[in-house]
Amino acid sequence: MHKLLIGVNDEDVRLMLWDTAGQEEFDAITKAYYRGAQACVLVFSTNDRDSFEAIPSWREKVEAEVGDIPTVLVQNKIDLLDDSVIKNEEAEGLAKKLKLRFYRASVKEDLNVNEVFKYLADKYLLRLEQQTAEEPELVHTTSNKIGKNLSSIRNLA
Ligand SMILES: Nc1nc2c(ncn2[C@@H]2O[C@H](COP(=O)(O)OP(=O)(O)OP(=O)(O)O)[C@@H](O)[C@H]2O)c(=O)[nH]1
Repeated sequence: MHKLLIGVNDEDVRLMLWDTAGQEEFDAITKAYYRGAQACVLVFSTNDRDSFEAIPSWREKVEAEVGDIPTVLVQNKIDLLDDSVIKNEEAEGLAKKLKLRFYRASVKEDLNVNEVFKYLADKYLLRLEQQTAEEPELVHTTSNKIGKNLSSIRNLA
């Protein structure tokens, strides 16, 4: 588990990140990891066709387990564009089909990584504000203590 602190407007948001194994054979184990997640990063690699093909099924699995949480699609290893096995239109098409914001990133070159988490934290806080506006009786419950902690972003790659 990794921790990350980012600023959204004038709030500090603490993120806890779980990186799950992508392999289907670990399904039962990874499910336990993303249970309770409040946001999700679906990652595929520029040079790995299988990781791209697996995205829709991951999306379904996460949705079945935790519902509709803030989610993004990320194409990682964009520094390896010369070895790309995924056309730009395909990646953009998938994002459109799944109705997800799409980022191209390189963890190696620290490209767009912060942007991904900032977007998710932003979206999470916005939803939280909407929820508390709609259900003000929840404001003082314990569930809101976690409000400023985006505690379960899990990275599925
Ligand atoms: N070139 C390049 N390599 C990367 C990038 N991000 C991660 N890697 C490399 O990819 C390998 C796997 O990285 P991990 O962090 O283990 O990611 P993972 O999700 O477990 O990925 P896989 O094991 O490949 O499914 C490592 O050798 C990383 O150094 C990137 O943006 N560009």
